Amino acid sequence: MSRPASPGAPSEAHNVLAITPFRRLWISLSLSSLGDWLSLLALISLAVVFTADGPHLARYLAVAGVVAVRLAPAVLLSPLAGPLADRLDRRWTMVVGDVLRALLYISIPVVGLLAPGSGLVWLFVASFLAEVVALLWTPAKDSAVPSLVPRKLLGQADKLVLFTTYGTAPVAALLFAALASVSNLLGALLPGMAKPEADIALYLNGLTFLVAAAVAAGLPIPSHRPGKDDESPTRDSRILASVWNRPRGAVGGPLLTGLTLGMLATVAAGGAVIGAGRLHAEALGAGNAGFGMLFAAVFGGMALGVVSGPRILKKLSRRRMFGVGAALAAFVLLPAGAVWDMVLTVFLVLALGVCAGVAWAAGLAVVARETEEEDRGAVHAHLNGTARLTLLLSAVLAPVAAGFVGDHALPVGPLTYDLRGTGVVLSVVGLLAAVAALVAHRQVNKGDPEAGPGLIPELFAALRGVAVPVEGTEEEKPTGAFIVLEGGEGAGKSTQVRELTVWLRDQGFEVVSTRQPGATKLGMRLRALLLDRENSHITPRAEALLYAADKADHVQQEILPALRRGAVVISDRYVDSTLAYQGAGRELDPDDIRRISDWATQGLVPDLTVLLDVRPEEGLARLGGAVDRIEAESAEFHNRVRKGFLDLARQDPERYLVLDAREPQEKVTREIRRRVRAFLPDPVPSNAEAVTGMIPVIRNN
Ligand SMILES: Nc1ncnc2c1ncn2[C@@H]1O[C@H](COP(=O)(O)OP(=O)(O)OP(=O)(O)O)[C@@H](O)[C@H]1O
Ligand SMILES: Cc1cn([C@H]2C[C@H](O)[C@@H](COP(=O)(O)O)O2)c(=O)[nH]c1=O
Repeated sequence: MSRPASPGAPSEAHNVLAITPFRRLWISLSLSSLGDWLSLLALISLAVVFTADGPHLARYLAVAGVVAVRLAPAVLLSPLAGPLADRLDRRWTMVVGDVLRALLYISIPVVGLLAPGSGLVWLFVASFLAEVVALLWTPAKDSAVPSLVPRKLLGQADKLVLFTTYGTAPVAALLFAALASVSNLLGALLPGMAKPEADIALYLNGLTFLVAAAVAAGLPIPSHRPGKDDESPTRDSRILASVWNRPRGAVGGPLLTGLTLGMLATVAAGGAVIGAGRLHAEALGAGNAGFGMLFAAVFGGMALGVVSGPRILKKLSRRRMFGVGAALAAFVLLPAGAVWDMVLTVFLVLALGVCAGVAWAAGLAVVARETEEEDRGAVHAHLNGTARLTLLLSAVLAPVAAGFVGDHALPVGPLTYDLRGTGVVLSVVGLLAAVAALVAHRQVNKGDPEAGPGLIPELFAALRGVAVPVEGTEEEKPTGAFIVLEGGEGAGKSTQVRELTVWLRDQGFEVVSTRQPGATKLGMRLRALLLDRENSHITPRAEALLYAADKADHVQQEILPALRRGAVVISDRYVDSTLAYQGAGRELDPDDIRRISDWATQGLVPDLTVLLDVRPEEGLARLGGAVDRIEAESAEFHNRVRKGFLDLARQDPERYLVLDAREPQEKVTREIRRRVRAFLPDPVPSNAEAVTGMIPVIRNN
């Protein structure tokens, strides 16, 4: 049932993008990220062109040099740049930085055109200078975000910036591949360009920086440096320090070692493709278009994995998901380096990206779930720093190693196998990364609280979308059906629970109708405590835990025994109420709420959740009598709760039936019956009375 929100998910993004200055900054950052990725592809491609007539090794070293010049300054020099950047005016640092970078990138193709002999040297010098400027620009950007966004939306804003920083990579790669595929046409239209797609990409990059400069000039960014607490966690400084400083705290030990090793393995695999990709694509006869496709496959695959992995494998333990994702990402690089077909290589690299994305999403979920809030920043910084350093080393060393290995024709019986340096390096990196990932898998799975009977059955169960039972034996498996009615105050839940109970009993089923909170002895006391208006002192976290305590008691004592008997359990409210009221309403972290609710309910998820949707003021108006502590909350609170329910339903349309609760009561009842009938034995047996308590159907686990 629990599902972490994907970074920068649209529903989250919506709030923060409503802030006009942030929206403008975000658009300009997106444009310059797109341009930046385009220029990385273009520079690698130009380095190959400028060394085309030189010795074999020179091409490999030139590619490694471009990657080093682009990635190394941020990793190695950021501690020096940070203090200097802090003394400069933020807004003007951004504006001047953008203009300077625009001029530097545009100058690369211009020098290549006017003085071809100096093209390669200037490419290195200009790229290095642009990266140094970026070192001063980045802290200014990092501190611009907190000054444009209220504190409580800062997390969303940072996620969105991060999402765009990497999300633009596949778009840039596809654009580059498209430009490369019409290279001949561009060459005819624009004679004199060294490589038209690369030159155009660099001009485009220059243009995006000029637009970004114009936007930054109009932003209300204060010149002062924000306080330490206001700093965005995306801040880049102290990358190296964060790698060596292993965070202490709850996530230490084998788990942190496993997470670090697994991330290292996935990044090394992806980095090798980025570094060796251009020359490998050329060896496969695909040139720049092929390189663009490989680049798009790595990053597009990652985005796909991050978004879809946790959804498809939602029942799998996040630690298992991390280990399996990292291991598969590394393993597929082995054949990717060995096959001599561009299309197959792109598919294998796409698989690498997807598995790496799944591993990253799972790894971040593990960190979110298993670290204390105060340790989380240090853990993220450590993993992020390790990833950046590994990416740099892998992407730089891969082409150098490929150059030294060289290309060879190996006789295999009557045939010859073309052994290319890039292919050998990709396969070897795949092998080493796979070993690291297997060690990581063992480490992260030590003491996994969500571990089930074993990886293979858990994986199959997760692919079928069912949970593997953690507690209980085969005989104890619930065989009944679990239906929940959810919605805001006065939506008509109790009315519909009554209607459905009577109808199902008429069909001969054993029905247990119940509610949360307050179905057990303890629950009744908790309900009284929670709803008493005198108890205005209850803090949000305590409130969430009290609701969770009610659930733990209720599930253990009433719901599970009834489901094991084969009864239909109909509950007025369940976990989604906690997600909507305490998560959305009280604005507590939804991942925390899911975690405690999952634990309290032993992971029991309803077969069907009917959401009765009504505007809070209409629902509340239906209720007579005095209002309780929760009903008395503000209109904003109830609106957040309603939106929380609707978001949950949108994320899991198969489990949810959303009905307009303003419709006449009889119509709502009919709609619910129609949906419930769909998962009862059809036709309802004529001897239904006799089969009371045995619904063979309904549970799929
Ligand atoms: N579809 C409907 N249209 C109009 N009134 C309705 C509808 N369904 C129920 N009602 C009326 O609204 C009132 C509240 O209904 P009900 O107690 O079922 O809501 P609830 O969602 O269980 O409320 P609570 O938030 O207190 O749990 C009752 O008077 C009921 O008769
Ligand atoms: C289960 C659950 C409930 N609530 C809130 C929602 C309501 O305001 C009350 C329950 O009363 P009602 O009879 O359903 O009106 O408690 C909550 O905040 N969190 C929960 O998990």
